[in-house]
Amino acid sequence: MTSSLVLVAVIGVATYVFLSALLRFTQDPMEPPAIETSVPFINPLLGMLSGMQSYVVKMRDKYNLPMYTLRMPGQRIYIVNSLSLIPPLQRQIKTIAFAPIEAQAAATVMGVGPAGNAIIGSDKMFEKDSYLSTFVPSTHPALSPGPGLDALNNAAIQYFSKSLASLGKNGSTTVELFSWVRDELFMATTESIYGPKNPFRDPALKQAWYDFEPSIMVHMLKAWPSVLARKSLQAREHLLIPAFEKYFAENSHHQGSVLVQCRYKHNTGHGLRGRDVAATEIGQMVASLTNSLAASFWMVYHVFSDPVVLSECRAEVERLAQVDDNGVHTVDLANVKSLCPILLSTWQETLRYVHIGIAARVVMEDIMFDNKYLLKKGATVMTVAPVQHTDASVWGPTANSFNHRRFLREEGTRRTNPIAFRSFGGGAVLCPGRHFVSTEVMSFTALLLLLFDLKPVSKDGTSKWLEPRKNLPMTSSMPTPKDELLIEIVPRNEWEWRVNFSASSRGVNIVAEDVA
Ligand code: HEM
Repeated sequence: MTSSLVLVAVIGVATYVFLSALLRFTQDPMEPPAIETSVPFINPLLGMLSGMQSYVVKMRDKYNLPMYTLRMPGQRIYIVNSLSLIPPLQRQIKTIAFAPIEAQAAATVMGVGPAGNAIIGSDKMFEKDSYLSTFVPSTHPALSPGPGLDALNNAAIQYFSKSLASLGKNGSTTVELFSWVRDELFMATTESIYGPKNPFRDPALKQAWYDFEPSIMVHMLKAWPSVLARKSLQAREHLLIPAFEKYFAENSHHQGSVLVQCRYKHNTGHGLRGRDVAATEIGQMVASLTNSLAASFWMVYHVFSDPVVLSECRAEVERLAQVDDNGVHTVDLANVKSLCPILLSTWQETLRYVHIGIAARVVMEDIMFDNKYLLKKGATVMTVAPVQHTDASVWGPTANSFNHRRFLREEGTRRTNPIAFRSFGGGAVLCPGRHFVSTEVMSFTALLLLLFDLKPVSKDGTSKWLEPRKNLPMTSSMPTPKDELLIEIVPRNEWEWRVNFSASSRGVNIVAEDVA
């Protein structure tokens, strides 16, 4: 027994000495300092596995470094804490790059085949006319302020308007809040993008999406998806991609939004064909749905669960409504963009407070970053939104609490550094869908505020809002709720409503780049 213990101790010490030496010889003193090295490689790994977002916030508070290295087996991750390092990071688009991650996602998550991957992941991906460099600009006619964006938002709002009107006709309805909000947003978003031939009108296909989505990370890491993500893989290969193939083969996109038409033109213009065009839609669905569905749930939760937020937001949207002589109420939801500052601030605060997004980039060659840090080829650089979103030096002592008025421009208050709001990324990788989703979610919330009261249904009959715990997936910027929330949706009155969305060609000023 004693000799076994001695053997274990010797192995332990030898391993420790080996790992320490390995770290010492492979970590250049010019790199951002390596932290958590008391058991090299293992401590950071365990920390990351315990919950990456909370771990990096803890590391920020413990070491207070602008940037540091986490060394893990086979992995070097540089974490950026300091806001001042974000602009230079965003400028290094070729040396600290996003494109290789997108190319990998096309092959692994979307299931694009070899011919398509040769185009998307080509050696020329950084050239200015490559598939990846031109993808986001190709969607500007649909997602930047203008008629294409107005039409997209109008279609989503008309979906909500019909769906909520028919819900109101049934009197009170009890729903599980996340499932219900998720379905409303899912259908409104896919209807607005794909038009009258939206393949997701088939409930089996919608279910296929929900079967596919939870295993995105398994696909991305190529972690044996045929075994570990079997259901997800089958949903993608046998239902989702074939449905999109049929949609494009039947030219259904001609009746869809400018967005789906831009995407089709971009794909085919770069030489993608048939199944590969269909597979890229999987990536677009991930981008446009995963964060939006969860974000809209948290928005509804934060607006309705706090009586002060509820009454202030409701008062604002009620001011948008007009009543004619016949008692018909009309609301133009285009006005949520400019006439509802508290609702907008609540949306921004929801995104700040709840966001768990990780922006990852690949170091393409050894470089000196910001004239200070050596970054090694092959390493990953990460900014993790909760680090910047809970930075007390930016947001003040209330950084960790929800303040729906935080983003209001009030006289006498200091303007926060807009770079600190990471919810839609920034620089070259700025979310092009931010105007669409912001108008969509604010309009949905505004309609709910006008039409319904939301009352929690608890088993003990107390009708108290309880904040659900959060699942923190690594592939989404917004957590999903871990706990179910039963809610009674109660119509506020029997008024007849007309819901309009007038063309304004305006966006929502939400990130630094919009207000600059
Ligand atoms: C609340 C909802 C959303 C959130 C929180 C969100 C957040 C983000 C973030 C943080 C990024 C940057 C990722 C990075 O830096 O690695 C991003 C990129 C992107 N988002 Fe969104 N997004 C949302 C909705 C949408 C919608 C509705 C669309 C499309 C209609 C969309 C399309 C995209 C695309 C295509 C990119 C990649 C941009 C590029 O390659 O340069 N997103 N989004």
